[in-house]
Amino acid sequence: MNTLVINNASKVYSNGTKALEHVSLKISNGMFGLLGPNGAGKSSLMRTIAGLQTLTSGSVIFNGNDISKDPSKIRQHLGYLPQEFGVYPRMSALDLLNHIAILKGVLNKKERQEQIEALLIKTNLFEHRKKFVSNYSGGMRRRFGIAQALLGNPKLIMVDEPTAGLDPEERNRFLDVLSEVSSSVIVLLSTHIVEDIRVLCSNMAILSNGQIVKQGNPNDLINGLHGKIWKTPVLKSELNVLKDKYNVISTRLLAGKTSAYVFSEEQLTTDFESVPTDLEHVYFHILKTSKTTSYAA
Ligand SMILES: Nc1ncnc2c1ncn2[C@@H]1O[C@H](COP(=O)(O)OP(=O)(O)OP(=O)(O)O)[C@@H](O)[C@H]1O
Repeated sequence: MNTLVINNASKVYSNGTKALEHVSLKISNGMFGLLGPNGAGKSSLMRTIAGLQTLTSGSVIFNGNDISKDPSKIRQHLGYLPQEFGVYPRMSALDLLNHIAILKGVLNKKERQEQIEALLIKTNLFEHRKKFVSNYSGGMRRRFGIAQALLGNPKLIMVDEPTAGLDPEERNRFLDVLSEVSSSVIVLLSTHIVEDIRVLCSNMAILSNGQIVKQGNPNDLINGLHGKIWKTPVLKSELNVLKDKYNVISTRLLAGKTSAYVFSEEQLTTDFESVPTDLEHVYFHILKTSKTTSYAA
């Protein structure tokens, strides 16, 4: 069993931005979802775990080694798929994977070829292996990204916003690959797409303004709000009045009509209908509560 322990981690950038504040997490094998809005600090946490930047205070311990002091202790075990690679070289997928595998220390040629072939098949890129990665579509690039992340049999895999911009079929294919590898390693998935966490993760944390505002099993978090989410149709012009009177956590547009979702422990009037809770309700409720708390503080 692998363990990643983040102790009281804080990161302040040189311009004074507090990207992480006293973040503590304990993660073991399986898929762990890190959910939060843009700017919450997800990439900052990922880059720190990958050893690409240091913490201002706190520590990151992987399998007993303090990687905030010695990042080399994580590199050999890490598969990282960042949000954007930047430049995609004019090199075939096969050649590029071969090159990356050598950099990751897979020096035995036969072993390297076997790993690369298995990963090209797993990510459905085998028939495109001789094409330049620079000519791949967005979905193919994401799949190539996961193939390179899995080279060298990492024990910790981190993927940052992996499904952004993918069409539904590509997204499913990508999520399938991730869930398949996650039983024997830690997969840390950072996203602002609630649905990705719901379908994949047995544990999750919500990050907002650099702080962990909730963590737990997604189903437990959903059950915690059971019977407390109410829906009512609303005209856009009436939304502010509704917000003044009720704890509106979100609105959704369906077939051109807006519905407001309200958190209430009490039974509401007949204008409201009790609805089954989903993870998105949990997410919006937590974000709203954490904002209200930090404004009040
Ligand atoms: N190198 C940097 N220097 C200064 N501020 C930074 C730097 N990188 C990130 N930030 C700031 O730190 C905060 C957290 O950013 P981060 O990229 O970690 O968030 P995120 O949750 O990954 O968001 P996104 O989904 O938009 O990437 C933001 O306010 C961001 O502007």
